Order: sequence, then C-alpha cells, then structure tokens
Amino acid sequence: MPRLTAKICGLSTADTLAAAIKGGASHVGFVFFPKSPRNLHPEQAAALIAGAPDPVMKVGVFVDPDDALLDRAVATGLDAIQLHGAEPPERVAAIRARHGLELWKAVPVRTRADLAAAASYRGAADRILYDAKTPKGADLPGGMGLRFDWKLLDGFRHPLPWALSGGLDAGNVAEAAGITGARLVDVSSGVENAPGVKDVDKIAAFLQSVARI
Ligand SMILES: O=C(O)c1ccccc1N[C@@H]1O[C@H](COP(=O)(O)O)[C@@H](O)[C@H]1O
Repeated sequence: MPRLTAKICGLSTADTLAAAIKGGASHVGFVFFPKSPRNLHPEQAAALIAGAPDPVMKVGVFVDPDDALLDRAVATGLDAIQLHGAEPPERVAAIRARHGLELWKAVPVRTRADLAAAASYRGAADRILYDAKTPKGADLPGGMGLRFDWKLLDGFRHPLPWALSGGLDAGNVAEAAGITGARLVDVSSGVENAPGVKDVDKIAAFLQSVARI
C-alpha cells in the first residue's frame, strides 16, 4: 500500500485522463457543475469513464445536485460521489442510500472552528474532504487553487476517513502531507495551465511527487 495516493480532479480529455492513470492516480474526478470551467455533460463523462480501468476510482463532483442530475451522472459509471456544496447530513445520507456509492463530503476550511462540521457527517458520508473555503460570492466552492493553513489539522481527531485538497501542486504536496498526515490528496488547479485546461506534464510531475513520499 503506498504511503500516499492521489485523485486528479476535473479531467475532461482522454489524454489528460490517460496521464493520470499512467502516473498512478488512485482516483480520477469528473465535475458536474455548470458554473465550473471543468463541467462535463454526462455523455462526455461516460465516454471518458469507458476508457478508465476498473481499479481507478471514478469520482463525480457535485454542488447541491438534484436527483435528476445525480441519476444521469451516476449512470455513466461513477464509483463515488463527492458533494461540494452546502448539503446537510440528511441530504448526504439520502444520496448515499439512493445510489449505494462511496460518498465524500467536502468541508470548507478557513479556521479551526470550521473543522467541527466534519463530525456532523458521521453515519452520512464515508469520507471527509477538507478543502479551502472560497471567498463569499465566488462562483465556485472549490477548484480555485486556494489552500488553507494545513497546521489547523494538527492534533484534530478525524471523525471519518479523510482526504486533503485545496491549492496542492507538485511543489507543495510533500509538505502538505507531512504536516497533515494525509493519506489521500486531491488536486485540480495545480495540474492546469488555466482554469479547466489540464496539463499532462503537470499531472505527471504531481504524481511523481506523490510517489516519492
Ligand atoms: O474543480 C472544480 O471546478 C470544482 C467545482 C465545484 C466544486 C469543487 C470543484 N473542485 C474541487 O475542489 C478541490 C480543490 O481544487 P484545487 O486543487 O484547489 O483547484 C478539489 O477537491 C476539486 O475536486
């Protein structure tokens, strides 16, 4: 078992998906949120997912999705659902029960007090994804390349399995994992040339950094 595994998120092309798989990503992510520059229609996601081997987990990223969107997206072959909006625990539990997939809940973090929200998802989610809180009024609740103070996780008793995201890249992921003790990291902007434009070399470099840890 590697010390650290990685999810490459916001993939939208066959070549960048192939780079993630070749580099050893344990998870790949597809965004279903129209305001995102990485948004995919379920048909596009289905074509990409069809080319991804089984052991690589396919994670769909959603922001306060309705059931119709979830139904269409899950049918593309997702293995896990990542909820990145303001979904309360009851909604998270209902989505998990409806689809029977692994459920990740993003918890936005700016201060230590923000971490308290994680415990409310015990019994509703399978994994907490700590991500940087984006500014009020921002179009996106994630995927903006922002990081939070990783030291906030120091000494925190995690209520659930968890992963770290927010502003990670090939140059800082070792430090982030060292400070937080993360076993799974998630990156989007840090392997891009512009919002929504993934770079195969940056994906390779990120995964090489992860493999060295
Ligand atoms: O990537 C997006 O466009 C996105 C949209 C809406 C919610 C979440 C999104 N991405 C997730 O945000 C984190 C951090 O991304 P970054 O590395 O800081 O750019 C990551 O988990 C993405 O899955």
